[in-house]
Amino acid sequence: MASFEVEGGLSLKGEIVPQGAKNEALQIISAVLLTSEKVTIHNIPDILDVNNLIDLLAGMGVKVNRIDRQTCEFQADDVDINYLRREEFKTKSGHLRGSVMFAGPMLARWKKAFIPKPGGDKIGRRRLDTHILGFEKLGAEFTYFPEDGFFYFTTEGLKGTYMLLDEPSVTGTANIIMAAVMAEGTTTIYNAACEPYIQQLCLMLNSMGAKISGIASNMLSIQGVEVLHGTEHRMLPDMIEIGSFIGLAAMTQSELTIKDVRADMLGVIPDRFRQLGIQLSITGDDIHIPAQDVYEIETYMDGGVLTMYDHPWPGLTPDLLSIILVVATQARGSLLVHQKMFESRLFFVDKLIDMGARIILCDPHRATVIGLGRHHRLRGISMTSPDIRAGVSLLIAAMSADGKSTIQNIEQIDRGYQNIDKRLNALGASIRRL
Ligand SMILES: CC(=O)N[C@H]1[C@@H](OP(=O)(O)OP(=O)(O)OC[C@H]2O[C@@H](n3ccc(=O)[nH]c3=O)[C@H](O)[C@@H]2O)O[C@H](CO)[C@@H](O)[C@@H]1O
Ligand SMILES: C=C(OP(=O)(O)O)C(=O)O
Repeated sequence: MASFEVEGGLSLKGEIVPQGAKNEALQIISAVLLTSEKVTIHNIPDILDVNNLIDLLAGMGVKVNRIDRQTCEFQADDVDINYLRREEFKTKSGHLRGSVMFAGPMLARWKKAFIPKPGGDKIGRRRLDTHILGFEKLGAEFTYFPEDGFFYFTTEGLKGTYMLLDEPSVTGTANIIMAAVMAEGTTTIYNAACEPYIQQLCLMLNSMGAKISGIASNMLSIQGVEVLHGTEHRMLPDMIEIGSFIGLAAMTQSELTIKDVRADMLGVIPDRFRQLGIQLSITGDDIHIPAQDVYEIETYMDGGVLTMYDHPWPGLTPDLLSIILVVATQARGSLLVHQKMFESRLFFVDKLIDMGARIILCDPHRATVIGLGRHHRLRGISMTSPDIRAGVSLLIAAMSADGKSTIQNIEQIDRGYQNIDKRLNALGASIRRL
């Protein structure tokens, strides 16, 4: 298990370019299975989850030509789908969430699919019902093998239909879209997720010949086509990384410019950080955060304590709540963080409390932060990263703290943040990989 040793109390200065979006990459790379022609993808993040997904495709016989670390050509013209029944696939796919999204393309192209027990963050119950109910509506049948949590789907041919999703699941919506693009007739998906990841997937599929309308809304209409073709696609910058850098700048009193953020695709993210009192200015596609000694959390208009809660897009993504929580610990004022979607994502606050933060964990979903207003600095400690976003939040806390901290289990951070230690050290941080 690798660790980071972090020297706290240093301010950073300079420019940073966000990586390509992890959660978009997992969808887009799964979609290469939908055509036998070549698909070229740009701005791929060089992170564990994505590299593992690419390895799984290579294991199935997809031709993978890595032009450089960010650009890759894929061609799924000779695929061994039985690879997905093998132990090797089951073990490897257990390391990431994205592998569930092979199922939609497989059903569309080969009329059978497998979903192994997926990996990803252990942040609470992560059900797959939306995926499975959607496939059933399209005409697939499944067998579940409880001994290893494996689903096996078959179909005589998917048929377009109307469906109202039981919840706007991000990976579920992506999976159903990919299944429906080559189904017979028209599929309408209501209560669809519409995160930028999904919008990008739909745009890429349309450029391959799919007929999807309603993109960016929660009602998608998909007219099935017989075949999809090759294409080129560029990933958006990772909005969660962008949010993490905004929080990092505020906590460490750093002056940072985050370059090429695609500001039009960030939704409420900049405003949520502004509500924490963080000054940021957006010029074109760059976000500038000045070094700030003090930032003060807003209250509601009637003076009530501000609440930040997650919500499907265009609400605030749950993936930024841990970062928002950590940033609030050094603000002036109070914040209630309400993590509605996941029930195990706030437990990492015990480490922040050990560092000297004032936080009340009200229940598994809610934590109240009483900002220290920089009157007391956090102190460095030794801790373990429980999940990807808590991991980065602890890294930010450690960078702002007095003294040295050690963060174990940084594989969790490497799942989603590309060379984070090197990139932050280039701006003045002191993070050593042990
Ligand atoms: C690889 C990938 O893309 N992972 C993202 C994806 O995971 P993923 O697609 O697995 O998450 P889902 O969108 O399915 O939902 C996550 C959890 O939230 C619950 N839920 C969902 C919708 C809702 O309106 N109410 C609700 O309570 C679900 O029951 C589920 O337990 O979306 C999550 C929610 O944005 C993000 O945290 C993950 O980073
Ligand atoms: C929860 C996350 O990832 P995953 O769904 O891959 O576990 C995340 O990106 O914050």
